[in-house]
Amino acid sequence: MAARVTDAVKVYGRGDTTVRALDGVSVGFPAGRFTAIMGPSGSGKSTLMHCAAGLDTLTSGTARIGDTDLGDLDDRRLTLLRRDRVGFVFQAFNLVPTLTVAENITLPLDLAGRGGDPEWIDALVDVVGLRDRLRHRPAELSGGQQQRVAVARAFAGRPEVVFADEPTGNLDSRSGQEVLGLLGRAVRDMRRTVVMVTHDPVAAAHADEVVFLADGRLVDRMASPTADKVLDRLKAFEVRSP
Ligand SMILES: Nc1ncnc2c1ncn2[C@@H]1O[C@H](COP(=O)(O)OP(=O)(O)OP(=O)(O)O)[C@@H](O)[C@H]1O
Repeated sequence: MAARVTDAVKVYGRGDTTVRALDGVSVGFPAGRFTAIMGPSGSGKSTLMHCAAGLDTLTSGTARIGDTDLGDLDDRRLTLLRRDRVGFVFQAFNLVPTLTVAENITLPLDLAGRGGDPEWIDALVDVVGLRDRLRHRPAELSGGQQQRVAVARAFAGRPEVVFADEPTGNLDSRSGQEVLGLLGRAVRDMRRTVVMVTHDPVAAAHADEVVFLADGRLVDRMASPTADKVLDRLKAFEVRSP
């Protein structure tokens, strides 16, 4: 497993205002696979991703990246783990406006003082189709192009797993499809691992497997998803919830 959580519980707040965002979730994200996390609003998707990725800590239970138990790490080691072993793509592209596309892609490696593998980065630039944009600044690119830069940046250091939180949330459907296609190709052609939170059944259909959350619990998994099958599964939640 590239990442996994076991008996994960996350409670926010205290006293009368506590929210049990994760209520005993155990799930693994296999290496070399594209997994989507779905579920109704407030079901705990982002919380699960953040805790699995070391962006937030569990109240109880364990979160692992590879064999490393994140609960054993102090803040400094957790920061290093996020920098060196994990990649992120967010809904807001989070590019540095003053840097060029090329500089944005290698930024995590530069911050880590690692040169990275020039051949790998070169191949990535072609995969994301930004060869003729490398000297441009983010403001000179479309939203879809900016997210493709963010995807290249996430994979630049060959992390063990890339976590994507609603990566197509700010994109029109064509740009969104392009970004999803890239994530899928990174997994299938470049043997990467992706875990993606999404609301969108069409986006989830790009994954190898979908895991469904409801009320902070894992309630179902679906291999070889299609948009229709995912939509039907989500409708079943709506019928049951009050
Ligand atoms: N920092 C926080 N403080 C208090 N409650 C929080 C916090 N973050 C999330 N929650 C609560 O935890 C629950 C799960 O939130 P989470 O964002 O993980 O759900 P989600 O499935 O990603 O939702 P959405 O699809 O709407 O983004 C929600 O009830 C939310 O209000």
